[in-house]
Amino acid sequence: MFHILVADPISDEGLDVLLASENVVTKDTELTPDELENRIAQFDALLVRSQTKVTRSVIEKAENLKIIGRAGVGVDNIDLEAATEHGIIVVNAPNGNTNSAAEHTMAMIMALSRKIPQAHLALKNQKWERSKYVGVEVKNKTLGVVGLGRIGTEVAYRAKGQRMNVIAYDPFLTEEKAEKMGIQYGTFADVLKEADYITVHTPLMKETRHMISTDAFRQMKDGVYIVNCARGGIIDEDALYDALVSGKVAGAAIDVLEEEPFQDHKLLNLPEVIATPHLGASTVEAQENVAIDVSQDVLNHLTGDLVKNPVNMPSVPSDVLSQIEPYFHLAEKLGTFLIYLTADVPEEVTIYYSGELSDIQAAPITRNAVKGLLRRHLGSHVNDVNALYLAEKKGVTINESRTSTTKGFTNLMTVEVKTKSGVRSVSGTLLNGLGARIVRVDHYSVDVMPEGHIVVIHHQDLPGVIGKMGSLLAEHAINIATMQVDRSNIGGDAIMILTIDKYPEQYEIETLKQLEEISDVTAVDL
Ligand SMILES: NC(=O)C1=CN([C@@H]2O[C@H](COP(=O)(O)OP(=O)(O)OC[C@H]3O[C@@H](n4cnc5c(N)ncnc54)[C@H](O)[C@@H]3O)[C@@H](O)[C@H]2O)C=CC1
Ligand SMILES: O=C(O)C(=O)COP(=O)(O)O
Repeated sequence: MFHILVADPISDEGLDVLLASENVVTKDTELTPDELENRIAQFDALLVRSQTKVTRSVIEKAENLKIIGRAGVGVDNIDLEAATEHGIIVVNAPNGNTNSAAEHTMAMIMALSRKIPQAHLALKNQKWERSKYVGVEVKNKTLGVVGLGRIGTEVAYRAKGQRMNVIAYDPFLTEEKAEKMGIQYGTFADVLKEADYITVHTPLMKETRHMISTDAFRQMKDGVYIVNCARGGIIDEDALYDALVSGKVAGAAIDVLEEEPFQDHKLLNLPEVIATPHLGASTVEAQENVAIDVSQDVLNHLTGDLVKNPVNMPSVPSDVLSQIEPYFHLAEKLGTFLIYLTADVPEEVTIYYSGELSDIQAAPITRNAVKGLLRRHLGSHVNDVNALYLAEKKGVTINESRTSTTKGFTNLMTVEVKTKSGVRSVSGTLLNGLGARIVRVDHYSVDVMPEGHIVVIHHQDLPGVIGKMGSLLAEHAINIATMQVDRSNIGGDAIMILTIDKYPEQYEIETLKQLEEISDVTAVDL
């Protein structure tokens, strides 16, 4: 049973998904920032829309939080870096409101062109002013779309239906794709220069903040119309205000502003500005869609399944996942095993993928290996979400390498750690029907199940060592379950790997080290 806080109004259909699996769902959509900070520690999951600000200070107090679900697209209200750092996965619901946001954009374009809100308001105030509200047609006008993602694309298709010409700019748009869509491909400058209407549909990020600036307005046609149903901040509001007052911009339709909620903003006092209070996604259909999608992902994560729409972690297609998931456990165990053997600070970690592993999408497997490595010293808060981030913060370089050589195994994964005192490595494989095995420790060949209590002993290959070791362990009532030995050469360095029934005490390890043939003993708990 998990405790889930719903901090913004989210459709009941989504909450039903959460309640069906007997979670405790607390709906409190009126929390102040301080109240949210004070209460967040008791929750496993937090569900929000755009209103609640999930700041670093909220995340720092969220001791039990495992997931933040955004019932919608934009995650600019969530401190993603802080979430990643604390191992909290962030998921969104990117598809459910596309249609509603596109329809709202078209409604804004039409309302702007025909001055519908202004005429409506006048009429409500008993003013019949037909000549004041003469509009313009959109037919044969050019719509410039900045950001041709899910919503931008839907807007482009709808605009074509209104007989508009469409020119679009998006870093991922190719000329071929534009041609296929029946729209014009342009640079950002082309869009600014050629459009009669400009609508923005990018996320709000460092690169897009104020991308519609004073300079951008200067490049536009006189009498251009501006639409923002994406995010406040993409358009520089002061620059827009000046461009409206000067007449450069004929009108603007705004669903979003930098500071929300907005009620008293200088832009709203201009008659050429029409506005809605962030309603792009506010339809019954969109809210049902996003609530169900995000709730399902929250449940997936809480119950140990992979999520569909992670924001702070790459998503893995299901066909790839079924191929790589069996290696997650092995990778984590190899990482953990190796860190026990590594006395110094790891500087560089390389994971070698061989055989059938050489051409798979290995990043999620790597994350599991790094998680295993870091957990021993950083604790259980290291997880798939923050493993790579924490490694980077600790100055550990992570590399992946691929080779088709497998030394006889169909699949082989080697985790290698470089420290100032040298290189240590461990290799593992998944044996068909038999499960995971550690098959190599440094240059020694072994066959060990990566489970339970293991003792790794480096010793000299001399007669009687194994017997002495067995007797010493027996004196401490430690039962040996399995034993593996390998050596460099006859009489040379050798390794003994024991799996035992209880984790040895430190003094028991020290007793083993007393034997002169033994150079090192490490107890490993997998
Ligand atoms: N007003 C509302 O209620 C709603 C607002 N939104 C907002 O609409 C925006 C778009 O959402 P989606 O289409 O779902 O996102 P998306 O991720 O599908 O599309 C965003 C597009 O912007 C492009 N892009 C990124 N940087 C760019 C740049 N510098 N110049 C041009 N294009 C750039 C990306 O390549 C991508 O194709 C987001 O900001 C989202 O938060 C979404 C739903 C409802
Ligand atoms: O999905 C988005 O990005 C939106 O802006 C919708 O916001 P909302 O969920 O309506 O607060």
